[in-house]
Amino acid sequence: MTVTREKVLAALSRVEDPDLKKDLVTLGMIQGLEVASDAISFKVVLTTPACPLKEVIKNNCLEALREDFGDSLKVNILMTANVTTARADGPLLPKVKNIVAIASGKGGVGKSTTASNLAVALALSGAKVGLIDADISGPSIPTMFNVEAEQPSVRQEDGKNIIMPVEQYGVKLMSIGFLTPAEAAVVWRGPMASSALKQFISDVDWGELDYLLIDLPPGTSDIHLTMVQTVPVTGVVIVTTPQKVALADATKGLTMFRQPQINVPILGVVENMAYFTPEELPENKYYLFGKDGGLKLAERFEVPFLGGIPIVQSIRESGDSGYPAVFKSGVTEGAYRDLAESVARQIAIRNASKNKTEVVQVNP
Ligand SMILES: Nc1ncnc2c1ncn2[C@@H]1O[C@H](COP(=O)(O)OP(=O)(O)OP(=O)(O)O)[C@@H](O)[C@H]1O
Repeated sequence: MTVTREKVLAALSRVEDPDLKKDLVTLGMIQGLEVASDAISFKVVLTTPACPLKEVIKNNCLEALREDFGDSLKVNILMTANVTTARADGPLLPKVKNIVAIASGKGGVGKSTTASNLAVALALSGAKVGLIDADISGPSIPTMFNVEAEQPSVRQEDGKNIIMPVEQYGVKLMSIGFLTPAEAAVVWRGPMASSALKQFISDVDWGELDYLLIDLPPGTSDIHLTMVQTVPVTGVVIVTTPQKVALADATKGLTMFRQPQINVPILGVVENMAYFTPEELPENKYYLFGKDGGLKLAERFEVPFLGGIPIVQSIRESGDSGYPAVFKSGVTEGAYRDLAESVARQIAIRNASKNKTEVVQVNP
């Protein structure tokens, strides 16, 4: 068969994005197509660099082309990505494509540890990532990124102070911990904490980002409401342990975001401390806090289960030493990279299938 542009596109329109359930041509993912008599080249522009289906999609393209043109056609495919967004226009953070909240009901379940490793794993995949530490009264992000001594620089723009985020491991960071002495017991009234979060959103030069993660305080607080009333939130990642008390609190957190007047999509549930595994014997699993609690929570509320992270000593050590566990090879690296893929995938599905993300209007 002679190779023409139309015939190539016809072959590629039989290849579906398995998540978005539409073909690559309709989705506009095939770009830069060059056609010669015995060779073609094109780009497949995925919805996230952390796409877990990259190889599957590439192989399906090659297979469709082979079916129509045989083995002699030389095919050069460049797999690339342009992270999608579904946010409505607004004055704040216009160049940030997705704002993603990381929430838990109970404290100490590993929300900040999960947020840090997720941020780094997304950055390692090639995405532009920022992380706001909105846990104003207990900021732990500076420690987890080994930047406790850093102070963000400030520049003047139109008479206004603009704060430059601290950057570490490819992630832009902002935390109240950069602005107050580490040992100071700062007691924040609700409105003060909320105005600190607003400042992190409006006065920090975040630049262009694919994902801006917001590490929320535990529970349901004023900060949660401030966030959804200030910026359009793509969705929420709920972190819980499999333990009954943690699940009960996670349920409260989840249902808060589900309330009709808030209605922010839940991207899914992460089960942290899902099981203990000795690092030298990773096939042995001990379910210290119960089994599959996070999975069952996800099933009950019909939201995606984003994955389980084991409890291992090196995750705690990595948090304390400020060198995220995702950098360590083995079980932890795999778990966090898989988590980043799941989260990025759910964001892409959300952006393709739901309404635009808007700032929430909550009536007093
Ligand atoms: N998967 C894990 N394996 C081992 N230790 C973990 C794991 N996840 C978290 N930890 C440890 O548990 C403690 C609590 O974690 P973290 O600070 O992330 O919780 P949190 O939910 O953000 O807490 P809070 O918001 O209440 O301050 C930390 O010492 C952290 O190193």
